[in-house]
Amino acid sequence: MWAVRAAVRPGFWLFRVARDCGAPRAAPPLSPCPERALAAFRGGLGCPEGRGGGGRGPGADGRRSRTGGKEGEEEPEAAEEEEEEEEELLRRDPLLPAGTQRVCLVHPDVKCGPGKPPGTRAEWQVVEAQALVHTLDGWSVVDTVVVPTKTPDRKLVFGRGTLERLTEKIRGSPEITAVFLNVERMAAPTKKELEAAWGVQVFDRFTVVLHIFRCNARTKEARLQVALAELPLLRSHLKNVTHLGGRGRDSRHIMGSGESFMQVQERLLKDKEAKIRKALDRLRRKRLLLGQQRRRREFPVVSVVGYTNCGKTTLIKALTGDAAIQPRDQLFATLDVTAHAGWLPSRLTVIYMDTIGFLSQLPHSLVESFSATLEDVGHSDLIVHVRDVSHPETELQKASVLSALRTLQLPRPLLHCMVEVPNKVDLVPGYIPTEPGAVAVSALLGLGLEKLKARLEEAVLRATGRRVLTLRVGLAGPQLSWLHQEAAVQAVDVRPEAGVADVKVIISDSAYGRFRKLFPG
Ligand SMILES: Nc1nc2c(ncn2[C@@H]2O[C@H](COP(=O)(O)OP(=O)(O)OP(=O)(O)O)[C@@H](O)[C@H]2O)c(=O)[nH]1
Ligand SMILES: [Mg+2]
Repeated sequence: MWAVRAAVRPGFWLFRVARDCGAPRAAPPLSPCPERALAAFRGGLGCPEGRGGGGRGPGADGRRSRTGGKEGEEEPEAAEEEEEEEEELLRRDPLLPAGTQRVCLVHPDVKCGPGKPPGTRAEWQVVEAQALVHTLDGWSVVDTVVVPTKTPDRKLVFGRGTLERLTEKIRGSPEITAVFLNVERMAAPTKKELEAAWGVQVFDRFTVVLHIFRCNARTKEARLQVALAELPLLRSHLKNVTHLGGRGRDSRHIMGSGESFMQVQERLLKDKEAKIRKALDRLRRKRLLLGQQRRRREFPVVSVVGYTNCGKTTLIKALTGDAAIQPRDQLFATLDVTAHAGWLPSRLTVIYMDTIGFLSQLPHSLVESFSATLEDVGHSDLIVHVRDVSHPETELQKASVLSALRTLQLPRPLLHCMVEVPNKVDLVPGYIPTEPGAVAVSALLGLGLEKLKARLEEAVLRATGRRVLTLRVGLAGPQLSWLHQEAAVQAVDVRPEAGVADVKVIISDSAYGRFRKLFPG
């Protein structure tokens, strides 16, 4: 377990979004059918592979399209072809060597100038880099070297003298099997020269982060997004290929095509990019359709966002009692959106979306390729911002997340009504939140959860135009069971002598309109 976690640089972020198909947990009495709340996700879009269909087909009540299939559903043959094409796009060479690696972490510490990361300190950047390495199976950091530098982006990153000292150190340490150079991207010639000098493989953040993403992306959409983010890496490798089977990069007439090797490779990459974008677009349309179905069902959706490792998954587990949720002490533990049903104090069912972002020198292409999934956050009714207040750079993390959220152009009320949840207060004795409306919790120990649920209920009711009403219904009629189906029944006060009951419900404006229409008077 890390003593501290990721350092942040404002302006860099990434959200993860995945849909889980897990069954709902035991509901409290009088709960308004949580099965229906999750039905929208089950068998539907973006279910992680192996857990319910890998993203094919709409929700249970999808409308029929003109072709006779359900809305958003393709013909079986076309669907099969698409599936094959998507799998083909996902077939790739490994990014990092398999098996145990003992890594020397080399951190260029930029003291000043444009390359200096704002706000954060070298020690936290090193801690984050170590955390990244430890996230990889079988990898460990055996040595860490912090090297002051002015311009980490020049060809060999370091000055001649520093490079010589590093070479001596790495060459003289046989236990070192790889070097993690903590720069965002390393040009291919730099990698080649450093590897030649040091005699071991050298990796940058982009490659390591991409590898972690590859391992953790479970839905087809997330996997394709990672594949899209990898394209710049493939392009930069391409630029440095000068020979293939003895042909120079500019040799003409490969296979009689009149194209050079470079041109053929570039065309293939372009085709690949177009196919990935098309497949992503297909999946996105399905996801949006599912979102519409979800909204038709009128279960409030609460998006839980925050810096990586702040405890989002742990909090959702605590709020829903979902035993299947497995929080992990890792960066990028989840890259997919998962949906989980929970209940607020009034027994109102809500869907919690485990959707979060990461930051800190993330390559732009990674950020960009994942931004589509953030649409889900924009369609939620409430955003909960979880914070790890035990982290030394918690304020910087908060600023980073807020700045990322602002760039999403979310509806103003959604941003304005965001609920802040300072988490891990068990590690900060005497912590008192400073932000108005914030509710401090320890998701791990279950502290502050009842207060948080009450706060969420109040915010959800306000955000979704629901109200608490007491309605008088006849005991002989269908009103009471209708209310159980369509609203959150809180209390039923039966008056047998009058043959009526006073029913306290939380009901949406539209459901109340339907109730009045169905049962006038
Ligand atoms: N002490 C303490 N640890 C916590 C608390 N909440 C979460 N953790 C720990 O923090 C680590 C990360 O928790 P997660 O819930 O996986 O965090 P996350 O934000 O979902 O992380 P990513 O999905 O990787 O972004 C785990 O080891 C949790 O046990 C808390 O309230 N107190
Ligand atoms: Mg998580």
